[in-house]
Amino acid sequence: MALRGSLFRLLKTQLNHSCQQSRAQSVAVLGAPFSRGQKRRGVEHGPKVIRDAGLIDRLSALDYSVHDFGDLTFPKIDKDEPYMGVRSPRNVGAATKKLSGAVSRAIGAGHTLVMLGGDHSLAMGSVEGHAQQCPDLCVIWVDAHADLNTPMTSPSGNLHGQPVAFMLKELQDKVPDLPGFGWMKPFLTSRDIVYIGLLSVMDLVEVNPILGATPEAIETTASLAVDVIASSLGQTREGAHGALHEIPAVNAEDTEQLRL
Ligand SMILES: NC(=[NH2+])NCCC[C@H](N)C(=O)O
Repeated sequence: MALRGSLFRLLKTQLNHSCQQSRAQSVAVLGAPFSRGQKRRGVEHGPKVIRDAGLIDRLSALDYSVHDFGDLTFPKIDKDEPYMGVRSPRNVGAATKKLSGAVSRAIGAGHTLVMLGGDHSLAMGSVEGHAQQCPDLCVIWVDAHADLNTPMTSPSGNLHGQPVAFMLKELQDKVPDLPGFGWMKPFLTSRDIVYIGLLSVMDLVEVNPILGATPEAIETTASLAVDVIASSLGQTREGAHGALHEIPAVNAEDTEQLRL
């Protein structure tokens, strides 16, 4: 028993050591053209449009050795009735199982992996496959949704709103056995995940005009606050990568007009 415990600890330490080694030189790209975790078709075209937009060249230009593993194929399972209100459980279960294996192999081979979806139900496969190789994995979930619904709480029955619930050990008792999901056991604790982007409230505090040395300094700070709020709510702008000679010449006092 003690020997088994030590062996397990040694294996875990070695796996984590290989997870922490620098993978930065080798990036694997894997497409997952799958959309049955929700109702709207279209996200299955994501991998193609992202590659067509130049992803591989851009990564290669950053001096990575890029290995494009192409797209996984997900044969449609025709007989896939909803189960407890959950749509397409067998298709999602089979797709995420396949993705998990592919991710685990790529990570095991030493690559950093970029998975192109596809809908967010795929995270069950990608995170699980990663965790197979890196048992102490932590997850940063950047999303407007927590995707933490269980089949019982889901308002939509869509599995793209539920992947985190299937990952968390704490929710094991709340997630029923779905057809197609026999392969997956929870592997993450809630301490191992942080969310960025759920943010229905934003505090912008301690802008103090009394501290501004000049009216311009006050204006600059206030307008920065407006920029931060607007950017958080979706404002984008092109920045200064257009032709610099198109920018009118300005004198020093006008520099502020050039805040790009
Ligand atoms: N990854 C996403 N787009 N998630 C949306 C989830 C929406 C909603 N909370 C649901 O459970 O259906």
